[in-house]
Amino acid sequence: MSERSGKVQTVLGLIEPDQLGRTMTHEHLTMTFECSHVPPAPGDEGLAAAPIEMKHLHWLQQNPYSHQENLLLNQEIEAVKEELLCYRKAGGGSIVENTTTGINRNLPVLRQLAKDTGVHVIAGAGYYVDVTHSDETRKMTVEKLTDIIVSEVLHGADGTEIRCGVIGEIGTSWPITESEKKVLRATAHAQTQLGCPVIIHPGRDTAAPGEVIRILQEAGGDISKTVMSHLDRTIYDRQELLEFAKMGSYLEYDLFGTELLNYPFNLRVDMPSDSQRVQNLVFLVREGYEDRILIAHDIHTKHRLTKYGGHGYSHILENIVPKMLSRGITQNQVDKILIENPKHWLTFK
Ligand SMILES: CC(=O)NCCS(=O)(=O)O
Repeated sequence: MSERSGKVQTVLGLIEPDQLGRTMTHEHLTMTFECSHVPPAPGDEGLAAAPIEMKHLHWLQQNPYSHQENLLLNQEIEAVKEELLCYRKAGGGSIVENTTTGINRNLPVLRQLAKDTGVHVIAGAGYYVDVTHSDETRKMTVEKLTDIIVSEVLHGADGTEIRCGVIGEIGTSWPITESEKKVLRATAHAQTQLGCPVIIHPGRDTAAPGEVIRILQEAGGDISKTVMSHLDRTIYDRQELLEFAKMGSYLEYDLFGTELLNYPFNLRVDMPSDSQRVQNLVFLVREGYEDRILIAHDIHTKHRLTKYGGHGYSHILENIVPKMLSRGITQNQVDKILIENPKHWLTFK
């Protein structure tokens, strides 16, 4: 038994699981996303370089990754602080901040935001997708990667004493690269040592989530304490979703608020609307998975902040919960999805 057993580890220290309250299990408060820049379509170069303005908002919402400045969420700390205060007023208690090495994790900023707003913030250990791995990371053995991840949880990360409370989001591409496979094995080994929660960013292919789970399983990972993120844009066929659900991970719909006609990272994907996301939740609840569902917005660009006309961190609490209730999900089931499931996932064994 470690001092973490039965507790949740936030950037301000250990707390009792019951202190979490309503929890968004996949958000970013400060990060950069330049690794995913998409060149603008011919003729759109001017829009892509223009300052963010009301008259360009629709273009920005449809082309969020083609506007360099939009990818710099780390420039919006004051706006994020205001949003977190609104999140608390709307009934929010906690946020899992999944920024890992490669997309500019900033633990001192997370700690300050937690202090200034009273929102519990749980930070992420480990590495984002292969394109962000440094040469040094690529050369590391699984043992070395395991030691680093364990240390980020036990002692603190990025030269600070601020400790991470989850491993992830661990980034994977499709196909999964050799460097990413090493990080996945290290994640499973670190989870075995720590009894901690894990969260995965799968590659953009229907087969990706299952393949990640198999790699984690083979390395001894605890799948019942692992979240598969971004199912919105990854598994759309209901039968395939049920097949994946049987593998036993948490099932996360975390792109609430994103309504995008052409998903530039995989043009075969029809990004669901929020109404369709709720339909998927209803389906999973009816199939008996209410104990495995988690939801969030995964805010990772400026345009999704209310400052820029976006939906902000309170969208689920203010707009999606009433929609869930109107579609037959009970209040008890909503509370499971927003309070009980995050609590069980985030509590160290
Ligand atoms: C920060 C992050 O990885 N967000 C996911 C974006 S994606 O389009 O769903 O891959």
